[in-house]
Amino acid sequence: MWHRQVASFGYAFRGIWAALRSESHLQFHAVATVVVIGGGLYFRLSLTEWALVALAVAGVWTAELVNTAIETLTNLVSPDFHPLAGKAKDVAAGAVLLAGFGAVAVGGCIFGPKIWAVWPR
Ligand SMILES: Nc1ncnc2c1ncn2[C@@H]1O[C@H](COP(=O)(O)OP(=O)(O)OP(=O)(O)O)[C@@H](O)[C@H]1O
Repeated sequence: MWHRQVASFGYAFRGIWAALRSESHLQFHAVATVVVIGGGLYFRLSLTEWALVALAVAGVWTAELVNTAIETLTNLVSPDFHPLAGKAKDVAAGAVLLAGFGAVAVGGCIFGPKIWAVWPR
């Protein structure tokens, strides 16, 4: 029982690692995540602000991983051009875009005023 649970975690981390190695978008998100965490520590975010930032970051990573899974599966099932394959990829990319907009909104609301306050004028 526990052995299977641990193995499932292993598969999940292997999937994240495989996507991270092949997808430049995810590598960008990894760098952005480090920058956001650094900014959060610098500006001493409150617990609620950390919670919102964590949700936004997790949302983008989740959307990007699902997008990668759908792209991979689509390439396997439909390597040739097919309108449905294109639709599947476009919809998955739309999910990433929406998650990105949400993250930018959260980041702007939380970090915007803090950066503005220390901006040299
Ligand atoms: N097999 C296909 N059939 C029809 N349209 C496709 C097909 N493959 C890709 N497309 C179209 O080309 C677009 C880009 O596809 P691609 O696989 O290059 O994704 P991508 O978003 O550029 O992925 P990444 O940059 O992460 O590799 C898709 O969103 C879709 O509109």
